[in-house]
Amino acid sequence: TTTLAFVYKGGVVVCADSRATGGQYISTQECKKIIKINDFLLGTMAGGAADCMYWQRVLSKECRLFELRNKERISVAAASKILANILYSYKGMGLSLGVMICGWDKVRGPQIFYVDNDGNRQPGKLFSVGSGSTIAYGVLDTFYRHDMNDDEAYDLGRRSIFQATHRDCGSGGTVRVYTIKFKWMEMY
Ligand SMILES: CC1=C(C(=O)N[C@H](C)C(=O)N[C@@H](Cc2c[nH]c3ccccc23)C(=O)N[C@@H](Cc2ccccc2)C(=O)[C@H](C)CO)Cc2ccccc21
Repeated sequence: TTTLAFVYKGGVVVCADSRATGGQYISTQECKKIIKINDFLLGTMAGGAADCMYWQRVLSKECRLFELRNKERISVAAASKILANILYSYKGMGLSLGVMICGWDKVRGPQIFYVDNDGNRQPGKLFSVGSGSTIAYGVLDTFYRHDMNDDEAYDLGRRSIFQATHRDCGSGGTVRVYTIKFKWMEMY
């Protein structure tokens, strides 16, 4: 898997490949590794597919409960903290997830948090997670600029995943590109 997300002046770009593997077997080339947690939050998935899909669905439910109880949208920081706390409570029990919670809130605007099965939770402007992340970083670190325009940002994300699908046997299929602009997101 290769997933990436970065903040730039126009918002957040989130990209991923679509390959799932079982050992050396390619089990599918069409899976979705970027999911909508709600209309303002995206989650990326790397690691155990079932772990990623199950716990991000639990997170989506918790975010909705937060909205109903507090009558306001959950912040990116709080949503990522819920997931980090859940994963920490299972530390050492064999979960395998490396995810990014990406979104936009009124507190700090566009944000990305990296969360993993060790209970790590790290805010950042740019991350790549998965077996192809070293290749994606090679492209991202070379060409990333905060003041890119939208098309440059989408092309950078797309090209970073593409190069990873070319060289990493754990990555392949199609390149999916999402963007979060202001308070809403669209599949670009
Ligand atoms: C056939 C299939 C899936 C499948 O093959 N699942 C296997 C068991 C799986 O979990 N594969 C992992 C790799 C893996 C196998 N066993 C593990 C035990 C522990 C940790 C990881 C693994 C994977 O592809 N993960 C993707 C991430 C992913 C894939 C699909 C959905 C969500 C996340 C990824 O990270 C790279 C391709 C591998 O480095 C997942 C899926 C989702 C939707 C539709 C079909 C499928």
